[in-house]
Amino acid sequence: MSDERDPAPYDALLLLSFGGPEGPDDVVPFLENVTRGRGIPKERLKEVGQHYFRFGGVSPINEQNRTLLAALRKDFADHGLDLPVHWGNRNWAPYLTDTLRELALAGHRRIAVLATSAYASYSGCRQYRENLADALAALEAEGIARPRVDKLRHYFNHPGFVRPMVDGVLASLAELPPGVRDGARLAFTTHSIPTAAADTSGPVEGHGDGGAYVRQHLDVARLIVDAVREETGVDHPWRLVYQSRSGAPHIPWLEPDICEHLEELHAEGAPAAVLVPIGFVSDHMEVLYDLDTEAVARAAELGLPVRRSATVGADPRFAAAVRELVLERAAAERGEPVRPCALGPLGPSHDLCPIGCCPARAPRPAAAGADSPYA
Ligand SMILES: CC1=C(CCC(=O)O)c2cc3nc(cc4[nH]c(cc5[nH]c(cc1n2)c(C)c5CCC(=O)O)c(CCC(=O)O)c4C)C(CCC(=O)O)=C3C
Ligand SMILES: [Fe+2]
Repeated sequence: MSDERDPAPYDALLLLSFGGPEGPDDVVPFLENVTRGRGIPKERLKEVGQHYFRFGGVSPINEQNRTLLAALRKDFADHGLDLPVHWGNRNWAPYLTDTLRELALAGHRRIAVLATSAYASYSGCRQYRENLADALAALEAEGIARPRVDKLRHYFNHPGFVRPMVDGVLASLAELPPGVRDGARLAFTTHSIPTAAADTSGPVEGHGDGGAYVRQHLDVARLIVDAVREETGVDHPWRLVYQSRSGAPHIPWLEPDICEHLEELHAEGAPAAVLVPIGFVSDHMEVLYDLDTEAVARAAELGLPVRRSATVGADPRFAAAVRELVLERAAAERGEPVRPCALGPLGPSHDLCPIGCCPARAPRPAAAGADSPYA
């Protein structure tokens, strides 16, 4: 049996996230970083800028990552896991390249990476791998020895990700008036992406028909519905729906949108609904604006009682899951047998994205996968 606290070969964990603005002056440069080369209409950008300005130009995502960082450090310390945890973002300070440079200059050679995205897709997986490749290339250009980076597997079906969301749904149901509680529909929501990106998400053999992205979300929704039924004895009708669509209108994206779905629920005479943002790790701007502001206002117009259930955030069970993911991958890299933990029929996701996994529209170097130019 391997040492339960041995992080070797890893000498650091990097928390890799999206980043968000922290004041009004940050909003436009942040949006420029996000959308560089991505062909998002100007109108959409103006609109999204307004979402941030409504909240004083501050996205909650950075503060949530600071809280998660603290929870990870505490969990590791409490469990005798001696592994420093650092944080870098794709789109805002602290930037990934800066964090990776600091780690490399401090002598770190092999770094495990946890992305704050639980599912397969270009935006949620390969784009982070491209960001890692860009950062490694930047270090190389500066003459700094490159560390090796390994991205930890997708954790959508890890109990440390699913269980806190089950508790969130139970809490939201309990907040609904007793008369409508048992009839409440569960609307699982995630970020819409172009159907072409969904169809090619995950390994090549699973491409088509929404790909790994849709299948993984459906698995999580079913796991939550089953756990809620076990707890309450009530079988809540449910559906996977989408939010935060951007891009040009003529390009098909995953549907229906949460607001359309609320209209359908109202038309069907549903008594209430719980919005369950399974696609998001924390309550960032998509949750605060697209759900808590826009969807909740739509539901109020319809007279449909709704609650929005909690995201995982810095739940101690999630922090413990991250520790398990690091130790599991460390043991696997040492060539020891591992029993990866996962709920549901899809089982544990791959450690290394295979060639053709979540392809980009225009191929670019991506680290930490079978097609990585970096060992
Ligand atoms: C799958 C997915 C996740 C979940 C996985 C993950 O977490 O990575 C996610 C997360 C996030 N998306 C975020 C913000 C934005 N996403 C945008 C645009 C886009 N997202 C896309 C997909 C996803 N996005 C896509 C296909 C686009 C179109 C352009 C493109 O193909 O790249 C835009 C541009 C404006 C707009 O069009 O909305 C913004 C501002 C924030 C930060 C929120 C905050 O500040 O609190 C977070 C966590
Ligand atoms: Fe992938």
